[in-house]
Amino acid sequence: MGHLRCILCSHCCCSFGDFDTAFLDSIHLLSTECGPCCFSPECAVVGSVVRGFGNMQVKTFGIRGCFFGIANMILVKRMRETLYSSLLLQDISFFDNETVGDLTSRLGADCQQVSRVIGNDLNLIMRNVLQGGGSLIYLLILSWPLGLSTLVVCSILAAVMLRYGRYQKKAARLIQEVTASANDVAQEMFSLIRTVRVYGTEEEEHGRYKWWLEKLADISLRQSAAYGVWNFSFNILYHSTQVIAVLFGGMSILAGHITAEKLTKFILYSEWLIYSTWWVGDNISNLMQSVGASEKVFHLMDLSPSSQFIERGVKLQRLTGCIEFLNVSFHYPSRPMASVVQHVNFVVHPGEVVAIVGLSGSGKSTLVNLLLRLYEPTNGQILIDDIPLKDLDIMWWRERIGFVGQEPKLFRMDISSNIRYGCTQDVKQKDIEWAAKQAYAHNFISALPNGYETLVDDDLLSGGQKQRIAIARALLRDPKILILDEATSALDAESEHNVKGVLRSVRSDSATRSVIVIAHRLSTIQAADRIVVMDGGEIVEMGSHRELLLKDGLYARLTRKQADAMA
Ligand SMILES: Nc1ncnc2c1ncn2[C@@H]1O[C@H](COP(=O)(O)OP(=O)(O)OP(=O)(O)O)[C@@H](O)[C@H]1O
Repeated sequence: MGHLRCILCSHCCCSFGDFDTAFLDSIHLLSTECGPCCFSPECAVVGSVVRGFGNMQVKTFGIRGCFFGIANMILVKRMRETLYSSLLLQDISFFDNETVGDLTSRLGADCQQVSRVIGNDLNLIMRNVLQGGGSLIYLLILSWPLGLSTLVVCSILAAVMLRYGRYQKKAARLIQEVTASANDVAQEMFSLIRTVRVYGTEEEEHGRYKWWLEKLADISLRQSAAYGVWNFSFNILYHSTQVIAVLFGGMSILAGHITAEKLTKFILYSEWLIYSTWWVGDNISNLMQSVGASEKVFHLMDLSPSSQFIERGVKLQRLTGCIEFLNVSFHYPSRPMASVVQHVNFVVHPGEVVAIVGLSGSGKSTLVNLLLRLYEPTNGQILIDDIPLKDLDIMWWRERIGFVGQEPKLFRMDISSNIRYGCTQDVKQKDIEWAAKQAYAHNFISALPNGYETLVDDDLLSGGQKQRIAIARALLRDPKILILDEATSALDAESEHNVKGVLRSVRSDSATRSVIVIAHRLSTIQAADRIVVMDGGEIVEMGSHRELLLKDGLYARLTRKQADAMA
């Protein structure tokens, strides 16, 4: 049987005994020639330093894999958590400029991508830098002119690689953006599938999604072409180095400057160096892709929370519920040129019911948004019991408000949890049922197979039923201020009449509740203490139903038109 013999240093490797050939191969270039059994310290030491690190990676693969797996898991979890809480605490205006698809891709794929950088690319870069560095030192020891010429080749390779890496970073960012846009289209289509089906726009929707996919394919195609150029440059450089090395090395052997053994070693180590440079380049380009994709993630994670959550405001000992809009003007941050509310002045006295009416887009909901401090007025201020709203503790203030919005969207939780949502008091099931009864929701909830335990999903409940649950949620808090923005629009006339009766009442007899109602159905607000009529962001009329009819202005006109429409 032949002995394993290193063709580099001519030493026999039988003395390694049971060592596996992968390890031997890492140190010696093997042939199966017979010869004396001895150990070459030079090959062993240099080979171990240069290649041993790579093989050590193989040897420790299980542990390393496990370690990086755990590190990845912790990192992804931590990143998602940080990003989620950072997003959760942003101003509402932030969400006006972002799309749901974009934010969900940041939380999903992008966080995963960032962890890949730490878990994989950095590890490989470190390994190849060590391997390449070892090779370079040995090459310079062998022959510094040959070592330096290999270094020149590697520098050219590094320059190409840097340019390629930068391109990859840009491409990755573009891919993330286009993918997020494609996700947005898909998300929109799924949520509006009924509209798509009814209007028969399946083909258009398909086209819309395909357009983004084609854009994505175009970027990926260019990315692949860039990869081809990068690979081609590497191969050209690598092979020409070998040819030049053999050419000049051969001439040097003939001239007696170096030995054949030295040249063989040189070719072998320069191959390692170039390959290490290539691997570093390849990993850096992956790293750049990840960096490109993760830039926005880090940017979002770095955003400071809304100042509302940082500044500690005043908590009033007693809240009477007096609200005063003082010369309030406002434009949305996303549309600074379009003034939505202008010089609004009105007071809601404690216990008063004030209705806000007006044409669509006249700024009614915007006034409510300002009162909820979802946005800050651009001019003027809102006073609560004579204290500027912006000076109040935001959590304290919101705890005292019951709000039912235009879209009765519920959370994917059971009905009890939906009613209890956001209630800081200690509530029992009987309190939840009390609130549901007040909102005329108890009967339909009890008729469901799982009653209050029924999981809410979008198709399960009608618009009116969802609205009643939202009203029950607002009532359970027993709020000092109740804001109803088209809150009963989906209810039938009888339910609306019944619900309206309970909205004004409070559980403790001594207390009063201020109510702000926005409604298009003017018949529902006739009993309000005061009606504020808005047009183009301004208050044009104010008074009771009777006073406004006598004035014969916009309100009287709207009332007549609605009565005509009913007739
Ligand atoms: N988040 C937003 N960003 C930019 N503009 C907005 C935003 N929300 C509303 N607007 C604009 O502000 C104006 C007033 O809107 P608002 O919702 O206050 O009207 P509204 O009187 O409540 O209408 P509706 O009766 O139809 O609910 C509209 O022109 C609308 O386009």
